[in-house]
Amino acid sequence: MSNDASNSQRLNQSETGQALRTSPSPSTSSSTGGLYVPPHLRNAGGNSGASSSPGSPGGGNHRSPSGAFQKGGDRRGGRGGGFGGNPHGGPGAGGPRGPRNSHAGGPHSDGWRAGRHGGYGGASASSRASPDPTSPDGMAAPAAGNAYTPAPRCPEREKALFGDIQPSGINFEQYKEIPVEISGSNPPEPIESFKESPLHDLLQENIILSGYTVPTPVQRYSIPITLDNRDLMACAQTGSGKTGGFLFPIISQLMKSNAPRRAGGRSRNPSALILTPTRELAIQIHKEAEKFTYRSHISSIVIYGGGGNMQDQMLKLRSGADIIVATPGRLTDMIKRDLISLTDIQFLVLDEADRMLDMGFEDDINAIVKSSNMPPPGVRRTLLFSATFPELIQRLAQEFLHDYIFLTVGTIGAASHNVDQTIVSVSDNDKLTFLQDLMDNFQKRRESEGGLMLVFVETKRSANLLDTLLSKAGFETTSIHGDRDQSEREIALEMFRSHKTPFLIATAVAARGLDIPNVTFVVNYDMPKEIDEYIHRIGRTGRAGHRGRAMTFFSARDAPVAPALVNRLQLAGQEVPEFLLAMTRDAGRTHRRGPAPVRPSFASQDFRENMQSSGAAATPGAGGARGNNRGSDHMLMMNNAAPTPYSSFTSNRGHSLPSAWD
Ligand SMILES: Nc1ncnc2c1ncn2[C@@H]1O[C@H](COP(=O)(O)OP(=O)(O)OP(=O)(O)O)[C@@H](O)[C@H]1O
Repeated sequence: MSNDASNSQRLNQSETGQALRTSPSPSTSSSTGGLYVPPHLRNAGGNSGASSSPGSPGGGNHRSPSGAFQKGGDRRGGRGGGFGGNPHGGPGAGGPRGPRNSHAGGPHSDGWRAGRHGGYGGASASSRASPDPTSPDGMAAPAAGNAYTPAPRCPEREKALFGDIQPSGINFEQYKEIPVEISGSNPPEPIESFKESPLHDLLQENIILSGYTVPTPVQRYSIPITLDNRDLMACAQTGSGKTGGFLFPIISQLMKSNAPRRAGGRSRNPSALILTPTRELAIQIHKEAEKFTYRSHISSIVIYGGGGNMQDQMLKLRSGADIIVATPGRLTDMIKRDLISLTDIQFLVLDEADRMLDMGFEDDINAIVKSSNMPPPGVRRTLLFSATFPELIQRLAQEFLHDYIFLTVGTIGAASHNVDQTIVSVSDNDKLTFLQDLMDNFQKRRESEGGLMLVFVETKRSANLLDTLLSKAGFETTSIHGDRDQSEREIALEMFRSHKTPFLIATAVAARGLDIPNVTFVVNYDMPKEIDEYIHRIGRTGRAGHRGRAMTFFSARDAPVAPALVNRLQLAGQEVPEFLLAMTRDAGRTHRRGPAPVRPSFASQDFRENMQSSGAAATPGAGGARGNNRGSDHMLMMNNAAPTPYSSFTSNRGHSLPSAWD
């Protein structure tokens, strides 16, 4: 059985599921199967309710799909290589690590690191300097462990960093019902609360200032895993706190270990490198890092391409930083110019990891991670995070990881349960008028309810065109896409974020990671060609326990992605419109006569399990050779329950696992 099939079976047949699935809103349960009626046909033939609200388009004739499935290809090509020439030598198969569960200070027991910094958390008080006047916060001097003298509080800076705190949504509590699965050897216990966790005291203070009271599920697990010096591949739904999931343990470790950098004597070598696919996401993560490092000696800088910020970034790099958040292209450039050395990297994070390992970034990522002087897997910690992890990408990731834990919160690649999804059949000719109707309605409701609307299109040209047409029609819109220069992109985002222009037209640059409070409605003016892109786009709403709505205009051209979309709607317990089911059936019939449709590259689990059950090595020459698969355990646990060995669930797998989506 394919992964897709087993997944939907797992969800459909679940008897013990939690009540997390939100029933479709009245607006999503159109008895007309989600068909769109253009304005000029409305009110004809008694079809009075058509499109009276954004969520309730109705009426119209069924349009039959056209177009055959496209054939996909294996994008791997000549990968491989390894770490030859790396000054740090090979990773060693299962080399020594610090003791398990030694969270407080988490001694990094490989000799490579110990020789440089005297080990984590072990620096003597005498090696620490007093507050550094060059720090924006005034620098604090860490002593061993948590004994730390933070810089004094600064009301202005606090306001700038924490002034915009958004309360979490009413569904935040439900995150803890989401089932968590872990595979990999000896996973540590999850933390129950921030307070009782081994996170550094100052970080905990900053977490409180950020308004976080309890860790989200991905944070509960990722924090101890990272503090335990393990590599991690973590998959959790959009908007569920993955950023904190990697930032917290890294910052905590650096607070405990890194000596403050002194004026004039700063190292150019960062300790943590966080790579992201877009500049806006890099900026956002950097701002989060600034928040959580407040009053500490830990500094972060952001490096990204475009615009005239090169000089500024070079200057900052020369002053040194502990954490670098970067987009791959500009970072590669900086490395080539010898402005940065990765020799001391302790933590490498690929946020939106599946995108980072995808074709577009392949060369840059390889250049950074493999060809530079970065410590190899097993020496550095590598953390991969995303809401989607296709199996092919899991395989590619092997060469970056060492003996890693695979963590799944919910179902890999599933949409956030906080998003109500509606799919409407709209022909290309009718899209604009339909969108204007939606925006009209949204505008009216905004006066009482507030909210922002994000509209995704496929091309930069469409984004420009739509932005122009809609603003001519009187809507306050702005746009973000790759043809706008960086300052325009940042201004557009700020205008949207501050509600000055409540409508943002965007291409894929805004699809991943962006956390903009109060985005209540996402519209896919064009259905993306890849289903994972769909999951990320609609994930710009329904974040941190808030509810959100997403509507997708689906035309005959989108037929190839219909089966995958049906699968994801079913996974999330959403209504599947009849026209979409018909398209999927048609696709099946076409398939029997013609070429095979592209299977969505869906992984429902840690791919190492598939390999184990088929008796194959995880990855020839890479993870397998490094002994990545040492006695893999598999745990399935409700987020608030004690770990249970996976084997006791084996007979149920794919049938009655409790699921948040049921
Ligand atoms: N423990 C917490 N308590 C309350 N709010 C939180 C907590 N952790 C994160 N948040 C908030 O949740 C929102 C989403 O977090 P984040 O951006 O890290 O999600 P994500 O999982 O990385 O999403 P995406 O998949 O889109 O990248 C943010 O506004 C963040 O401030």
